[in-house]
Amino acid sequence: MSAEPLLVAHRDAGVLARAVAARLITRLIDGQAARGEASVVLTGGGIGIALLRAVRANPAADAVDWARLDVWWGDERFVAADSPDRNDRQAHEALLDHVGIDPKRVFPMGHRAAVTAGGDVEGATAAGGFADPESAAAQYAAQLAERAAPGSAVPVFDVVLLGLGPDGHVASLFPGRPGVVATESVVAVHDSPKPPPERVSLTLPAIQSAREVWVVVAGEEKAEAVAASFSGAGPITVPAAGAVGRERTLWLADRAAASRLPG
Ligand SMILES: O=C1O[C@H](COP(=O)(O)O)[C@@H](O)[C@H](O)[C@H]1O
Repeated sequence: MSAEPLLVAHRDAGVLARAVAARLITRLIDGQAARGEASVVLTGGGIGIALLRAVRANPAADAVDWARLDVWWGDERFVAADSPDRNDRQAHEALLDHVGIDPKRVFPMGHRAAVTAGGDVEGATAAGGFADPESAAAQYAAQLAERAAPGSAVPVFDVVLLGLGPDGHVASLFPGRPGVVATESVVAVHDSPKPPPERVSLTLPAIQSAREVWVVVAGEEKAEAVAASFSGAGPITVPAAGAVGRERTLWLADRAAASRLPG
């Protein structure tokens, strides 16, 4: 497992988003130089989408070969494909629709299938929808396994980006819920404390297979959760404490979010 997490604090959320964007661009360029391709796991949430907008606005984004990038998600809201709540839809609007991504290398988590007037679920094949988050989670696990090395459940991601909830959740892994102790790569989530209630999420073992894990966090309302993550608490009570990368774990925060850390 990785060395101790390193926290870098920036002046405010705007500077944070631009700094993480610059860091991500460099990381993807370096991954492509070393291995011919790169992979990133995206997060939803306020700062997670703001940083994608900042990537788009950064002139150095042209140095990334977007066609040689695999794009995955750490979690998704299990709602209709066209819902504004979808993390993938927000990421497309912020960045993916504006760079030369290869659509075959973009791997969104499954969405809720449309229900016909007669109550039947449709679209499971044509539109890629699912009747329940369990089916979407199983399909995502299979997609990950397909792109993984033999014997591994998930590919070795270059970077997993995560947001942080005020309760210490990362992806859709909430304190004390079954997802935080799951050993498979992807789980279905019901009764999420944060709406919408149904979700799909990577698990901690899947997140921990990444070369680098970056927890990106802004705002005073997250300060307790940041402090709890560094307090020595375990991932069942503070899921973010289990978000560590193989080579590096970075906490990229604004000063408000870092304000309750001792020292
Ligand atoms: O619902 C979610 O929330 C978290 C945190 O979002 P934020 O707006 O409080 O930063 C996010 O990381 C996750 O991807 C998303 O599904």
